[in-house]
Amino acid sequence: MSRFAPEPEFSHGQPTRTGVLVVNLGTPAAPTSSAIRPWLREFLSDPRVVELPRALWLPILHGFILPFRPGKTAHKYASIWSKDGSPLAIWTEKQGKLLKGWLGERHGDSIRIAHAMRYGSPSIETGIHQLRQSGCERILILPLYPQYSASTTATVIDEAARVLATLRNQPALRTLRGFHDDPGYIKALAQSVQRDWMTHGRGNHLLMSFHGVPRYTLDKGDPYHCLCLKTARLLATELGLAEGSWSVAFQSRFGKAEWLKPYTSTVISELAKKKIGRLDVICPGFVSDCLETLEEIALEGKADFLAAGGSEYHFIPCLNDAPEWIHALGMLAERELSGWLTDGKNASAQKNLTEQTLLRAKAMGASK
Ligand SMILES: C=CC1=C(C)c2cc3[nH]c(cc4nc(cc5[nH]c(cc1n2)c(C)c5CCC(=O)O)C(CCC(=O)O)=C4C)c(C)c3C=C
Ligand SMILES: [Fe+2]
Ligand SMILES: [Fe+2]
Repeated sequence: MSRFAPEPEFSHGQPTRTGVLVVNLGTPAAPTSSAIRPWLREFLSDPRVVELPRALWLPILHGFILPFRPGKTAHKYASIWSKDGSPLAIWTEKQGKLLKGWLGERHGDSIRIAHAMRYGSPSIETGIHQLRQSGCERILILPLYPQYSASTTATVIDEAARVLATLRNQPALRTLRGFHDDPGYIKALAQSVQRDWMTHGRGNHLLMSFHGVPRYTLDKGDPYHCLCLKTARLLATELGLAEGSWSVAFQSRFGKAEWLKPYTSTVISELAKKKIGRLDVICPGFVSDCLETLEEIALEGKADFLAAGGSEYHFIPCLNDAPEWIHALGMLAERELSGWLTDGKNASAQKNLTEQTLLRAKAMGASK
């Protein structure tokens, strides 16, 4: 939409509606190089993701990465693609629907939920317009990244702010910065591990693998590294894990520069060589299974562990649609929406008050 184009009015006279926009990273539309290329171009052109000077980075991106990488990753995407599409898209949409049910039960129709992707479709712009058109004068942006980082959370907020900059009649905006130490999120993670252990037995070591970021972002003050370590420590404590029976590592390194260490691939080989027995791996930084968990960790990680002499490898799925997680997400949203919501009881109490006032006014009018 062009800057300040004619816009639909908010619904005057209707009760004020509140919208929640659940946002995830995004994923290609199909597991093919022609669908991956435009998505990757949008993703890797974001200066929040690659902070190199544009004059240096854009020729590398267009000359070396976009012509070749989509072809190399297409078969990886194909290996995890389901009949309904990309796992990340499926889980994000489902999480949005479940959150809608959870909030709807407590706050009725006054609250609307939409989901969006930072890169690809449905866009944040579409999500914000959708919420405005259904009468939302207030919008909470809920990025599905537990650990804040400039390359994920901040760029979602930047994009929401860019969309608002095109609107004359802006909704009020709130944002969730992250939830790396939220007790509900930590409990949901612990319960998903315990449930998995009840079904598949328990491994000898738990590796917590987080998505990496370039090392220079830590040096420049990005809190992401510290937040990942805190999540890991809280999860280990919640599970009562003994020192030495768990570790943290960073996956998905991209390019030649140094990223956060230790690298997951290195730790997996080292643990295999130490003959630790069964290795369990969880990715607490991803709330939805995706390429990075299902292919890189569940498939490639297992192959690497076994190739390096390890005996047994087990991947613990992401939170996805776990009820404890949806409850935690609902509580987080409710906390951030504080003061913006009317619950069912409040709404009917308010209606009764209005009716009483009208009756009193009528009675006074009649006595005059
Ligand atoms: C410089 C490159 C990248 C940074 C920085 C980065 C940070 C980052 N990413 C996620 C979450 C996801 N990344 C995913 C895929 C993915 N990530 C990068 C690069 C960087 N990520 C690439 C190039 C890709 C695409 C796949 C590939 O070509 O290897 C995904 C999965 C998407 C899917 O379709 O399933 C997620 C999720 C986080 C959380 C993060 C920083 C904290
Ligand atoms: Fe990534
Ligand atoms: Fe990867």
